[in-house]
Amino acid sequence: MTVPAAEVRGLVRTYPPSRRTSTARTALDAVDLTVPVGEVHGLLGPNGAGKTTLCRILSTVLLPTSGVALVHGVDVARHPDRVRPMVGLAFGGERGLYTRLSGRRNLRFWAGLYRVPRTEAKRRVDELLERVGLTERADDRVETYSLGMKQRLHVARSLVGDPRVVILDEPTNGLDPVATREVRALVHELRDEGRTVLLTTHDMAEAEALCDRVSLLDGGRLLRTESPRTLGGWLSAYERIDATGVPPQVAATLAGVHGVTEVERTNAETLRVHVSSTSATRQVLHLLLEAGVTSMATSRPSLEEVYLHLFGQKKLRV
Ligand SMILES: Nc1ncnc2c1ncn2[C@@H]1O[C@H](COP(=O)(O)OP(=O)(O)OP(=O)(O)O)[C@@H](O)[C@H]1O
Repeated sequence: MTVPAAEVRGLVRTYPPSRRTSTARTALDAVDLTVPVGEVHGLLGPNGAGKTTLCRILSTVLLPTSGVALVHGVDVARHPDRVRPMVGLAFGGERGLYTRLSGRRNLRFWAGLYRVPRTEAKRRVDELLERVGLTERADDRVETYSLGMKQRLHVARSLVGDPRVVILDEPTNGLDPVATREVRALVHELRDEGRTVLLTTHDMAEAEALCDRVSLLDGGRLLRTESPRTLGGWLSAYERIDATGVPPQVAATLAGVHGVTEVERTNAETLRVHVSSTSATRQVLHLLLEAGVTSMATSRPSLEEVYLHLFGQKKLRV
């Protein structure tokens, strides 16, 4: 069997209490995950799910508390020096960029850290600048770059060591549609080159556009790994129907409809019905019309609400 690009078994990471948090936090709770070579794998989850922690462990920035994390079969905790050259990590925003230096100087600096020989570094940095469309602005200070340019520089930085595994933490967060498209095109290129890409996102559309498979994380637990198509199918079936002036007996009938996951009053007049299938939506709308209710609207819940509902026993947040 071929060795996976990333493999995680029973991975636990606990953060001890700090000045910010009075109790210890379990950021990863017995996570198992296998990412085959060449896959674009999405880590999808709400804030605090543990996505960044997993990326940091796989890129040797952070040690696991227990369990095993392997990159191309090499243990990140035992042999970080062997793992490091195989992994390129890109965080979003300004983290990790020297904003008073130019893009070119940033990349040369990183090439030095990766011990790329000088002449090779010059060539590689020029190539990467060209590749991410920054050649013309290469000698300007990074602080003058737009968010999209900084993001592309991050991707370039992650590639300086010619890694087999590229880890991108929220690569398109805060970008406008044009910049988003550029970064996504870069991710496709990385896959076409045979690299493995692990990326984190809050955004299902992003996961669908980029990933071969997606893992849902919540509260440090890996809930499920699926193709984005399967996930998209689940998500599109979820809907909320807000209706005003619903008689109490009709509300009770709605609660009994197969596929209705919750019925709640959001205020004195409005009833919110959560459904998890398109046939349930049709039936609820039909029952409301039959009861003479004319004021109703449907909307999509947030991704977070949906996967809490899909996997967690927690209540939907509205
Ligand atoms: N340095 C730290 N010290 C203490 N707790 C931390 C630290 N870093 C993360 N945590 C906690 O660990 C949990 C997981 O955080 P992590 O940043 O991995 O999640 P995330 O899914 O990447 O979230 P986000 O989407 O907000 O970046 C959270 O409860 C967070 O508060």
